[in-house]
Amino acid sequence: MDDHAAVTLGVSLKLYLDTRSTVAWARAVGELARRHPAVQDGSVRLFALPSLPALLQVRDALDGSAVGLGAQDLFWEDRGAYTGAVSGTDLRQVGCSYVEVGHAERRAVFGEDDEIIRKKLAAAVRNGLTPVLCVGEDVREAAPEAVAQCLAQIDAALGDASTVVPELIVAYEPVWAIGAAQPAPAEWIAEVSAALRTGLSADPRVAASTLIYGGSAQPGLLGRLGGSVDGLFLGRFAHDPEQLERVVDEAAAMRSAHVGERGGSDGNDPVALW
Ligand SMILES: O=C[C@H](O)COP(=O)(O)O
Repeated sequence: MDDHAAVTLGVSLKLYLDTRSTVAWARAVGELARRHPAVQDGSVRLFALPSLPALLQVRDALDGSAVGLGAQDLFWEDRGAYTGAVSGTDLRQVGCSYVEVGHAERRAVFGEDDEIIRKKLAAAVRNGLTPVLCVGEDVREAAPEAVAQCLAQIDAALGDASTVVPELIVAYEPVWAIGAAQPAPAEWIAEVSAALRTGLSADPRVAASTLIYGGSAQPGLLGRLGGSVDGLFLGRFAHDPEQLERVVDEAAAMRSAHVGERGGSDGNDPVALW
């Protein structure tokens, strides 16, 4: 099955869980993925981004589960005198397929700007990692302004990309909805996502894109989004594997409903699901 036709669910654990809890979480997620038909047949694509010290243990816990592995950050150079840095080359070597770039917390806490994000995105692509590029407006204002800010962030991150990005996952994360009690309203997500989708599909620097929503995403949200996004980027509300399983179930139901609407297609559609 073409990945682009799947519902995509990513989870970043940020720095919330210690290593022991992270590994226990990964074992539970691996178990749920191994027994979940939608994960096993590829109609739901699930990936996890643990903190770096737990990466290898999480990889082993997820072995054979079809859950993808990734990191929450990388450095823009691959080798050299860069104390404390983590390279995309090494992430790839230890089994990562994904890497997050440009999260609002990296911008706010670590001072990352558009230029740093551009270099990190290039490093991800250079090393065969699928970038999960986070974009989002700082404050809630009118939707056209939010769209403009997000598209500017995408444009800056892609820069003068000399090679086409094979697959870009864009996580639309309004900063005001991160770490909140509730996600952004469904109508808001749909309005902004539609404009982002238009911009991405017209961008020759991107061969294929997947648009997911993040910011207090939780069980119940996917059903309210009516297919306006290709999936979710989850944080706190995926810490409980049972809650995550509810979201996987909802993603599977959406996928089935969509295939049904299309008259029983096998889902091998090269374009985005929605
Ligand atoms: O990386 C994930 C997002 O920032 C969302 O986190 P959150 O669901 O805990 O708000």
